[in-house]
Amino acid sequence: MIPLYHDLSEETVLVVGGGAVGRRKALNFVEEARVVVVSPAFDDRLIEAATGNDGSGGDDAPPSIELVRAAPDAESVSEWIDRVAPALVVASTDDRAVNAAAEATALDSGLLVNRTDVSGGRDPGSVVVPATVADDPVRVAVSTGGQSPALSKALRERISAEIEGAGAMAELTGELREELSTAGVAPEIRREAIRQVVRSEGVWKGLQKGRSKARTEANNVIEEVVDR
Ligand SMILES: C[C@@]1(CC(=O)O)C2=NC(=C\c3[nH]c(c(CCC(=O)O)c3CC(=O)O)Cc3[nH]c(c(CC(=O)O)c3CCC(=O)O)/C=C3\N/C(=C\2)[C@@H](CCC(=O)O)[C@]3(C)CC(=O)O)/[C@H]1CCC(=O)O
Ligand SMILES: NC(=O)c1ccc[n+]([C@@H]2O[C@H](COP(=O)([O-])OP(=O)(O)OC[C@H]3O[C@@H](n4cnc5c(N)ncnc54)[C@H](O)[C@@H]3O)[C@@H](O)[C@H]2O)c1
Repeated sequence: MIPLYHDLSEETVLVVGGGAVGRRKALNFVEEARVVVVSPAFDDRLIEAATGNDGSGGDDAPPSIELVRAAPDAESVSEWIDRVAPALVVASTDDRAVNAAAEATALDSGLLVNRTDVSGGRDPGSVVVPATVADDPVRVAVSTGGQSPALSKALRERISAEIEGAGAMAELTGELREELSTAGVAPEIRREAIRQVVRSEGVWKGLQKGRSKARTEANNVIEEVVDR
């Protein structure tokens, strides 16, 4: 399986099944997308997360979680998919037949689907949700190819410490490459300079002390490469 990153802003995610797993998926996707959860019963923490967030806040409202109390069977789950018009369907009920029907309908309609009750080989469009750790705009995704989700989670926790400060480093070097490009520095020198900056202990340490300290350190690294 090859990881791909998907922009779900402005999109809707339909979660069928509002138990512990449906709650985890809903809270993950609501960071970016509007989420609709269809289920006869809901996990308490999902109800908490959806409260005061009814999705009717107008165009500027942040993404929201909407809970819809219903128990579609394998035949009628397609009606929900048609009605909600999602980009991604999460099949997270404890009823295998309903999950399978949600998957089949989604794939027939050209939508993405995440089956939470199976691992292993999949049809294209049937996606796995990885464990992710973020220091925005940096995001690391971990999958074990479905073999060991618990290991994905444990690795995520380890990587979390490893990428501390990476978001600020991404922003700083994003600016630097723009500046070097505008200043007309030749592409191969520019690339070498940026490669050195992201590997510089001094810049990483500088980022902990603040933006201007990091910039000074980065400028020293860049000067050395440009003057070489
Ligand atoms: C990473 C994470 C993302 C997320 O879900 O958000 C995720 N599972 C997480 C946790 C977790 N899941 C399970 C446990 C209990 C321990 C264990 O059984 O290992 C724990 C750990 C815990 O809860 O502590 C049980 C489990 N999971 C799946 C099945 C079905 C099966 O294997 O057939 C069963 C057995 C159910 C049963 O037996 O009843 C299936 C999938 N779970 C996946 C992702 C996909 C593969 C990812 C990969 O390739 O590694 C895949 C294939 C589909 C999918 O859901 O996309 C999230 C970490 C969140 C975090 O980062 O904190
Ligand atoms: N992917 C993962 O990480 C992971 C982890 C644990 C379990 N699982 C699997 O995911 C599934 C869900 O696990 P869970 O712990 O959330 O179970 P759960 O029993 O807590 O939740 C299942 C939810 O589905 C709802 N539901 C039942 N029938 C429905 C229907 N016809 N339509 C809509 N909703 C319906 C229930 O009301 C309940 O809210 C199980 O099949 C389990 O094997 C996956």
